Amino acid sequence: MDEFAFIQSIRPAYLHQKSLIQGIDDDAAVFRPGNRDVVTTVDTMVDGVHFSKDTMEPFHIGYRALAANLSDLAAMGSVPAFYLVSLVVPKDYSHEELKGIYEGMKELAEAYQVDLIGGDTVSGKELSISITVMGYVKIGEARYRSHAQAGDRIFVTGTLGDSRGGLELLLNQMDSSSEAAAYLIQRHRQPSPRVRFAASIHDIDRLALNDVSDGIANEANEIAAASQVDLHIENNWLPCSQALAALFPNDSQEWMLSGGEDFELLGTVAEENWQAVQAAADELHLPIHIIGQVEEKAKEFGQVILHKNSEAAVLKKSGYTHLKGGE
Ligand SMILES: Nc1ncnc2c1ncn2[C@@H]1O[C@H](COP(=O)(O)OP(=O)(O)O)[C@@H](O)[C@H]1O
Ligand SMILES: Cc1ncc(C[n+]2csc(CCOP(=O)(O)OP(=O)(O)O)c2C)c(N)n1
Ligand SMILES: [Mg+2]
Ligand SMILES: [Mg+2]
Ligand SMILES: [Mg+2]
Repeated sequence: MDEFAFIQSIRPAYLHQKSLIQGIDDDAAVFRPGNRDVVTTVDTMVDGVHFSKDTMEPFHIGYRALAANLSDLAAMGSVPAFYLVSLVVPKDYSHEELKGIYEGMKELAEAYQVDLIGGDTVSGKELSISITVMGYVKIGEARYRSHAQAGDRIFVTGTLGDSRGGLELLLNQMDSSSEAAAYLIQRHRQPSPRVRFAASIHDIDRLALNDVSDGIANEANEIAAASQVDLHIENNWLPCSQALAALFPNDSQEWMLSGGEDFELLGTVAEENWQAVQAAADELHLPIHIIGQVEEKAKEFGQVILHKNSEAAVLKKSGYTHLKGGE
């Protein structure tokens, strides 16, 4: 199957979004947003960096790639509408495998009613998938990292560190027959972007949100820097799943802070609005926990302070970083 036959094979049979005017088949897609702000972002996954033959089937690669992008839209308070997929495909990659990637994306696309409206296909050395997503948010209502204020409660959805636990099980080919192991692997391969939760709290005036891709040690620092406040986090309040605590008791602490790829939402909200946030999460049966409090910055820049058994220490960025060292 050549490039053109392949593109025909992945054309969606039907579309969800009424604002779409032209999707796949011309030089570019066209959509008419109406009276809304458009939010857009792109994230890439590369063989050997974000996945390997040991960690993911093609289905999971597609699913996880779209999940990571939808998670960024959720972190902006945006409801997703469209995605474009750019693929670098190695020569030995079969059509069956490519189909698997698109099936993974389709499962999530159906769940969130997002339409595939374009992309690009080239051959190359390593499998690489870049997805661009676009979503809508009411004018002026996007959720910025810079919106945290002193006095806010800090919260996080779901549990932290599970994805790192799943990765460890897969990379070391550890016994994955237990329910706990299967859970962690599922969390790694098929993370749940918190799109519905973010949408359901749209009427709260002000929230800062950031999604957890690199680990909250990174994401909390991004909020602290952007908002110029200190984030005080209580170590013992960090949410750990039973599965992670049972299988990796010695590593769970570090992985909750810097394991990354959990795609949960880290947020801050005024104290008087916390109950509404909690109620929205409860409605969706989504666990949510307060993990600390925002305070005025103690220095000339915002930082994260981790409190542990009555001791406090500055929590530096410690999650995943792609370009290390050097100038
Ligand atoms: N190569 C690049 N060119 C332009 N902008 C970039 C590039 N890489 C990252 N960015 C931008 O830098 C910001 C931080 O990116 P990133 O840390 O990847 O965010 P996230 O963790 O939410 O995916 C985003 O606004 C992103 O769009
Ligand atoms: C085979 C393999 N090795 C290591 C990892 C761990 N890992 C790779 S990228 C990453 C961080 C998240 O990816 P990034 O590209 O930084 O996402 P973004 O912050 O842009 O959303 C982590 C924890 C993995 N997922 N798979
Ligand atoms: Mg990114
Ligand atoms: Mg993000
Ligand atoms: Mg990153």
